[in-house]
Parts: sequence; structure tokens; C-alpha cells
Amino acid sequence: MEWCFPYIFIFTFLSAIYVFFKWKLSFWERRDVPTLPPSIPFGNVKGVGQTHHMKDLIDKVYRAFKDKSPIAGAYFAVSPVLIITDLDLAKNILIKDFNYFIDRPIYCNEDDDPLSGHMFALKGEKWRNIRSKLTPTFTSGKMKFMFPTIVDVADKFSESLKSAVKTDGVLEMKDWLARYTTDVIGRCAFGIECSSLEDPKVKFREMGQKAFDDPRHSQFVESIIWQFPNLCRTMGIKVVRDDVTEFFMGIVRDTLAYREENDIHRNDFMDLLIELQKSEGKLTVEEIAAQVYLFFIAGFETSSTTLSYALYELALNEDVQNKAREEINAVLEKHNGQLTYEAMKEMHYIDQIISETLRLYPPVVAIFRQTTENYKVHNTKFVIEKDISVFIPAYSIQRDEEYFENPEIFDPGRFSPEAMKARHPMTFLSFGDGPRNCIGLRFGRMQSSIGLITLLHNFRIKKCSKTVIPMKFSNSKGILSSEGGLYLEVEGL
Ligand code: HEM
Repeated sequence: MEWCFPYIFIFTFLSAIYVFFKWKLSFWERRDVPTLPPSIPFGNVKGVGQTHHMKDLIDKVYRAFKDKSPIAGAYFAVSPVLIITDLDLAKNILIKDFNYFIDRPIYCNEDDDPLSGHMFALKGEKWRNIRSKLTPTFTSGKMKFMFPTIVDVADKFSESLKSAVKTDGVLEMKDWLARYTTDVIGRCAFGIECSSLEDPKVKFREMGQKAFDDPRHSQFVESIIWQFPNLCRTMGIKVVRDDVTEFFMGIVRDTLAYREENDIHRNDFMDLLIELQKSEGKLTVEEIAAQVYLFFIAGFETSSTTLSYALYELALNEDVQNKAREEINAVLEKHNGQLTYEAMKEMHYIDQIISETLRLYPPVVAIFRQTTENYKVHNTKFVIEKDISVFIPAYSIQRDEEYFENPEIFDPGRFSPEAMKARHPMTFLSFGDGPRNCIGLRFGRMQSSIGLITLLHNFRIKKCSKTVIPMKFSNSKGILSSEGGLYLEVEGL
């Protein structure tokens, strides 16, 4: 008889695991919220990051339930998450009822991993406090002040490209544009010449690439951390790589000390953070480092991918490119050939190109929040319970034929003031919305516009035999990125 005990034990153990998964994966069914059928143990995320991107899963749920229910459930492994399919509900979540949705489900561990304590991840009062302190850093007055610095970097970018095209007109533009935005953020956030345009291997570029392309943990470990944040914090688990932390902490400490000793004021992000350090309710060096690190991370990849998608679409749509160049030349002529802040503001078509690019290719594919208390969805039976992660599918909404006719077609005319006024405000979410929207919106638009204006003024962009058409996205990157390089023919004018 004793021989069968191990079998009984294994059978009971496996049955218990099965019951646990079944129970967890019936969370939405028990609440009458529609879902696609999940599978054990992945829920709905089987193949995400490998055979398809997270946006594809969210899109599948959005399209399956859009006209049937304002909310639909999904499972990231055993964690239940909600996908919002209704624009009015999205507006309530982001703006009207924001107080229920202040947080994002992002792990941070300020004690053991100082750079993880940045504004994107902070929660509740800590977030409110830092956001209100940093908001004055991004006013249009401050942007105007940083404008000449960015134009200077863009001019250097243009000179470097001119030399490069002499050897070969076909260039991998994704890397070139990432070097441009790295240098911009380096100058504006740290007051440092990164010089990645001259030398692609400089430390800043290397660290930026590592933070994005070579994270500390595999996607599997990241999903465990995502599901058990409190346990992971207690265990002192870090998410930022040690070499990245060392590099950014070192740069911030050195810059703070250098500026203090030499009484240097540059009116860049660092300067404003130093002021905050001295003011009431001081920021610590670690807090400053975390925010500047975030500006770097949030600022260079989002803007460089936006620029690379814009160039891709302009290479495929010559008429749009020509119209953009005509606008640039006409406005610059009016301003004595000088790209000033005022001149940029007059280039409305360029602004529309940036918006249309971000509609088709939002770098952040979904806007996400976490409930801080139970929330009753207006005019429905649904209650979204505390601590549920909520996703508003920006990519899907922005490619929905109900809101954008022939959504796959690149048409900057969709962002004329009249067309925008006629649409629901939640049909464009590339910078999020509400009190927790992208704080760097103006800066991101400005560095993208300056880059685009400078490029189109000096070069013609064409597709070539190496350009991948249609666009293929990388499945493994969080940010919407093209798979492999983006090759375009660049011809000096
Ligand atoms: C084209 C460029 C950019 C795009 C498309 C973009 C997009 C976004 C999106 C979608 C969010 C989330 C918004 C939400 O949840 O409602 C966000 C947040 C954020 N972005 Fe950007 N971003 C860009 C450039 C920048 C730049 C240049 C900076 C800084 C210099 C920046 C700093 C931030 C920060 C700090 C947050 C977190 C805000 C908070 O939680 O309070 N972004 N961004």
C-alpha cells in the first residue's frame, strides 16, 4: 500500500495547482466581464514578446468586444487586467475620475534601486509631490529657452549626415536618429556633450541602448516581479542594471558638484532640479538622479522612433514630403533663413505630420493605470476593484476605422484644426491624457519637429531596396519599434 503514497502526493499536488490556475483564470467570468479564453499557465499572453507584440493581444481583445462591452478582461499569466473599449469611459479614467486611477502598475524599489524611483513608476502622494515640483520645468517658456540648444545639435546632426552620405546614400536611420535624440537629451537634461553623433560608441549611447535593449531581467522574471511587487520589494529585487545605475548616479553626482563649485547655471533640466534640491521639501541626490534618468530614458527612444517612422512615411509619400519641404522653405525665408522658435510654431503642416506619425505609430501602445480603490463604471453593473491594472488601447483606437477612415493610410490632413475638433478627444492618446499625461509632451514634439525640419530642409528621403515595406514591428520591445534597421536613401539638397 505504501508504494502508492508518492503517487497520491503528486496527484494531489498537481490537482491543487490545476485548481489554483482554474480559480485565478476565472476571475473575470465570476464578475461577468467578457474575456477571450485564457490558457494555463500563460493566461492570454502566450507568445507575447516572441511570436507577437503585446499590442496584438490588446488589439484582439479590443476588436472582439468593442461594440459589446465598455470593458473586457484579459490575463497576464494569472493576473487579471482590464482593456477599456469605450472612449467616454477612457476619458473618465484619465481625467474626470482620475483620483481612482492615480497609479501605474510599475515596480519601483527606491531603497535598493534608487533609479527605479522615478516619476513614471512612483505612486500616490509621492508621485503627486514630484509631478507638481517638476511641472514648471516643462512650460513653453522653458522650452523656448532650450530651443537654440536643440537647433545646435540638429545642425551638427545634419553636418554628420552630409559627410556620411558622401560615402553611401543608404543609411540605417534608426541609429542616426537615436544618436541625435541622445545628444539632445544629454545636453538638455545633463548639460553634457554626449557626442554620440561623432562617435556612436560613446558611453551615453551605450547606456541608453543597454537600458532598453538589454534589461536586467528576462521577460519571464519581469512578469513575476509585475505580479508580486510587494514580495519582490521585501526581497530587495532591483530592476535597473548595476552598470546603468553606477553610470547615471556618477554623472549626476559629478554634475551637481561641478556646478556648485563653479557656480554654473545653464537653465537646463539639471539646473531646475538643483533649484528644487535647495528649496523647501528638498529632493535628495537619488531622487534627482532618478528623474534625470527617466528624462533620458523617456526622452530619447520615444522621439527617435517617432522621427524614424515619420521619415519612413515621408519616403513612401513623396507628395507629403514635398508639401512639408515647401512649408519649411517658405517659413524660413520669412525668418531670414533662421530656424527660430517662432518659425517652428508657424510650421503647422510639420506639426500635423508629427501627430499623424504618432497616430499610426504610438511608441507607448497603451495607456495604463491601476485602481487605488473600487470604482463603479457609470451606467453599468461593473465595479473595477482596487489594484486592478487598466489598459486603454491607444494603438487600437488610433487605427480603428470607426474613428479614422482608411486608418492605414498616412494622411497629416487628419490633424487639421477642424478635423481634430470633430473627433472624440480620446481618439489620440500618444501622449496619454489627464493629470498623469506625458510631462515631456512639448519637449518631445519640439525635438522631433526640429529634427524633421532640419532633415527635410537639407535632404530628400527616399525608399530603397533595403526598406522593409510594409513596416515590420519588433515583438520583443516594449516600445513600438521597427524590426531590424530602418534603411532609407538620403540625398543631399
Ligand atoms: C514623442 C515623444 C514622446 C512620446 C510619444 C511620449 C509618450 C508618453 C506617454 C504615452 C506617457 C504616459 C502618459 C499617460 O500615462 O497618460 C508618457 C509619460 C511620461 N513621459 Fe513621455 N513621451 C515622449 C517624450 C518625452 C520626453 C522628451 C520626456 C522628458 C524629457 C518625457 C517624459 C515623460 C515622463 C516623466 C512621463 C511620466 C509622467 C507621469 O507619470 O507623471 N516624455 N510619455
